[in-house]
Amino acid sequence: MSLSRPVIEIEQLIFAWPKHPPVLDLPNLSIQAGEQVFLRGPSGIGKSTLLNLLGGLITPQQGQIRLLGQPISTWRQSRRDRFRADHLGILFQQFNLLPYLSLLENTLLPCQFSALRKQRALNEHASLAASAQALLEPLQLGELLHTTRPVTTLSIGQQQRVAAARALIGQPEILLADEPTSALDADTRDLFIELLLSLCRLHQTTLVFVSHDLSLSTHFDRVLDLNQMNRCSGVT
Ligand SMILES: Nc1ncnc2c1ncn2[C@@H]1O[C@H](COP(=O)(O)OP(=O)(O)OP(=O)(O)O)[C@@H](O)[C@H]1O
Repeated sequence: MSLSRPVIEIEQLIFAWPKHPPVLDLPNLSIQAGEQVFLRGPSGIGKSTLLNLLGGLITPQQGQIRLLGQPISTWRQSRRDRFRADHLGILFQQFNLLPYLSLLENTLLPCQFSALRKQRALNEHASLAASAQALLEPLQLGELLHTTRPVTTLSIGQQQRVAAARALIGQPEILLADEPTSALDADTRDLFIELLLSLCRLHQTTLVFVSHDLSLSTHFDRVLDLNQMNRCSGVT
């Protein structure tokens, strides 16, 4: 994948939550394949809203979002859901691990919803378990691969890394991360960031990472300040 190919494109986007004035008014923005972008801005400026738009969970009233060259913001919901399952990894502050599934089953969940991701996982490895292992080992969870312990009994840092492995299984082209380190202590957080960024680099995954913690921004290729980009006055 070439670094000069735009993977995320925004054109003259305006978004308002129902019955509210616009919260986002953004000019053109282009993020290239493999870029690692840190998205900052004060509370309430619209960082999570923008990630929801990029994830196709909501659509703008004006303008367009293209992911991998596809005009996803013009599509109906079912087509956006399909695209998200195939091409996006989503990693949020709440890990959203399923307590009744094992660590391995949680990691492989996206392969249940996307034949494309399952196929990609199997293209690289002899089995889905081996594909999960290839992510869990660098995330320092290899020893727990076959654990039958409920995932909710793992430490917060371990659960966060399971959520990262689940987001990256089957090589989605784009990873959207919203405050994924906020529940981690400083040492665990730094280790997590290093592992996440190196896995994204390895697979040329385009990363948009939202955090309040500006000290993390130095790890990234580009820092976007939503307070400067957003033509709405912002905090409502
Ligand atoms: N589902 C919703 N319905 C109505 N308004 C919403 C909804 N979600 C967010 N908002 C509003 O949109 C604005 C932007 O919120 P958003 O969560 O995107 O900001 P943020 O920059 O991520 O904030 P924080 O850093 O505190 O998480 C806020 O005024 C918020 O109250």
